[in-house]
Amino acid sequence: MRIVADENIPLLDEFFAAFGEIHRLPGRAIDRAAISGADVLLVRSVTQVDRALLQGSTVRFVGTCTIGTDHLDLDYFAEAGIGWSSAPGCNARGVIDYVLGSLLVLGERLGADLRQRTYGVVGAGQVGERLITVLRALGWRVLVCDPPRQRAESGDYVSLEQIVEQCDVISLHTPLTHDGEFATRHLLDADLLERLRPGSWLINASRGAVLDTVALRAHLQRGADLHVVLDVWEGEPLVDPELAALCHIATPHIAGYSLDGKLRGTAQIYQAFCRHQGLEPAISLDSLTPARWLQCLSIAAGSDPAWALATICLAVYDPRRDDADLRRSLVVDEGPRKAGFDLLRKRYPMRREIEGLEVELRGVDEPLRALISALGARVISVE
Ligand SMILES: NC(=O)C1=CN([C@@H]2O[C@H](COP(=O)(O)OP(=O)(O)OC[C@H]3O[C@@H](n4cnc5c(N)ncnc54)[C@H](O)[C@@H]3O)[C@@H](O)[C@H]2O)C=CC1
Ligand SMILES: O=C(O)C(=O)[C@H](O)COP(=O)(O)O
Repeated sequence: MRIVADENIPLLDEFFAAFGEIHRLPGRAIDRAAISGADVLLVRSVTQVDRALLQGSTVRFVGTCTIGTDHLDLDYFAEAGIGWSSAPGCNARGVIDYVLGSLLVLGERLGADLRQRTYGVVGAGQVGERLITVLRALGWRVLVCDPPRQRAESGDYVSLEQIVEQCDVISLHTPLTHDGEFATRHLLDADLLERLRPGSWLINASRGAVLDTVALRAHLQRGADLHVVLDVWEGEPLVDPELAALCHIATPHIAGYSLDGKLRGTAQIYQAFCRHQGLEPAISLDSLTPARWLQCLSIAAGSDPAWALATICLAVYDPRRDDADLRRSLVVDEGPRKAGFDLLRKRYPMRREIEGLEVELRGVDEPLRALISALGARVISVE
């Protein structure tokens, strides 16, 4: 069997070598010639996998080690009888850690009390739902907008207009879709941006085009009282340096880039491929995951809750390094700027997740214990 794979997929040999020969390529270099004779194509989000790439090819299975599927032409896969899988939820925790880190940095820079704000989560799927759970467990007020879910189930949902009018912090977690009743391209457009509450915070770690970023740049250039965190960009790998300069935090599409998330992505595609082949999976991720660098933090009785929250979250993930790396990469011409974006992602440093951290609590009171548990860390109580 011939397997063509994005070179940035970890553990390829461990999971796939037994099935055949693996040919690794940069994701953006996967073209018709590269997949000639291939049975299996394993990609990340940067490879457009559509009719133009696949028609007439021998590829029978496409796996994307990502949550998002906007780079896949699923209608064509159905028409051509090509099996496929994404990796739902694989890196959702990384995105939660990214949002928490960003909130803490903004809170510190702007002198805001995070407990006093109203949070609006747009898109309550794998990422959004987990984020809502964490924010509510912290005792913070959260409004949720998810019209597809609202239609399918009864629940406490609000409209996007209500989110815009009532929330101080808005975080976008929808897929990028271009058609249909709930299409998300430019979901937040010029009109809605104008209606944001003064002093709002806006976080986009979904896909760049869920926001109308030309409108956003113009809005910020007019001096809007809006604080923006962008991880994703319209037209990646090209980042608009003027827009980045107007953002509080600007990062190169790495919100979900925990090592754990990437490894889970490969493992999920391995499992899906085994199902496709009618095989029982023989390899488990647990045996392959490397040890942690940060194993355990200890929080003492009497600690200030806000300090404990920031210490735990930012010890695991602090977005300021990614922000600084992206800004340094933007001071060059378009060609090297695009290459720089891809390089930052390819050489992304080791990052783990809050859920993998043990937090030892030494005689702390119940409110502080509850706050730390809300983050999803494993809490160990020591009297
Ligand atoms: N920046 C990064 O590193 C990462 C970005 N992502 C992006 O985040 C997106 C969301 O991820 P998941 O939560 O795992 O996806 P999901 O498919 O589990 O959930 C998406 C939710 O959005 C809702 N939705 C769809 N259209 C909507 C609309 N018009 N308004 C409001 N809600 C709407 C859906 O009903 C669903 O509940 C992915 O599609 C991907 O593009 C995902 C992982 C990492
Ligand atoms: O899973 C998703 O969806 C994401 O956005 C991933 O973080 C994308 O990572 P790459 O596939 O572009 O490495």
